[in-house]
Amino acid sequence: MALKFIGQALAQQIDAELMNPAVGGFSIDQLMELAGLSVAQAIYKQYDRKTFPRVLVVAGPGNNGGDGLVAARHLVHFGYRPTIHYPKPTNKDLYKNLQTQLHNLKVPFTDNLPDALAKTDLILDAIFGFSFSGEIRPPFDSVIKTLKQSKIPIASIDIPSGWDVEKGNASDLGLNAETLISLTAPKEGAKNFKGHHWLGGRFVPPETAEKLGLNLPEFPDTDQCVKIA
Ligand SMILES: NC(=O)C1=CN([C@@H]2O[C@H](COP(=O)(O)OP(=O)(O)OC[C@H]3O[C@@H](n4cnc5c(N)ncnc54)[C@H](O)[C@@H]3O)[C@@H](O)[C@H]2O)[C@H](O)CC1
Ligand SMILES: [K+]
Repeated sequence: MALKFIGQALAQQIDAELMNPAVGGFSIDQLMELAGLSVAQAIYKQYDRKTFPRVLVVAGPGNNGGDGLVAARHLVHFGYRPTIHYPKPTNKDLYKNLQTQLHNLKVPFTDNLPDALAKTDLILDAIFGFSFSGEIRPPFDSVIKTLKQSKIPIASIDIPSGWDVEKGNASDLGLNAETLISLTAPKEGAKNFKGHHWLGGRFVPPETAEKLGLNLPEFPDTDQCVKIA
């Protein structure tokens, strides 16, 4: 049975149900930690840390950005040297704590995107996830334009930023990601994604996956991610 590609509303519904105390019982911190860990593992498997030691994590204002901050922390422990570009930091404890954890690991934060790109082997795109909609608003319009002009490989979390979650990159305004790490289940917009495609977010109870007909692949051993294309 083929893996199911899910729409925006279903992605948001699964997320809400997982975090509903009467249903899934997870906290956002738990899910984000597992999501970010799965992203870091997929990066480790796809991009050799000797060839791609310097990872620029570009984080957006929502939970996709939070996944990027968590992934950056794990990447440090896996032997990479991440730098963070976080132009619109979110003023909530969860995000402030994630930043503190990175400061304690001496991970640099930079506002100078062109300068950071000149010293980067890989971009981790954590700008927008499944809640993206409409035209790309500032400051991320120019961030995405700058990233599109660079030749550095891009790995995207959940959906390449700028892609419509359901229609994909028909407008060609989104990032040309080389790798995509979908979380929970791939999104409809990624149906025509041509690069390395991983699935992370190994936290969906089998009963939930079955009820929704997700047809999730088996994750090998203790891996938090699995290559799906
Ligand atoms: N169950 C899971 O799979 C989990 C996934 N996680 C990650 O969470 C994101 C979705 O997070 P959410 O906070 O709902 O939204 P986004 O990060 O996609 O972005 C919201 C953020 O972006 C702004 N925004 C939306 N559209 C635009 C636009 N056109 N221009 C500018 N800004 C825009 C909006 O205002 C918000 O501020 C999912 O993809 C996963 O990566 C969880 O971490 C764990 C559970
Ligand atoms: K993204």
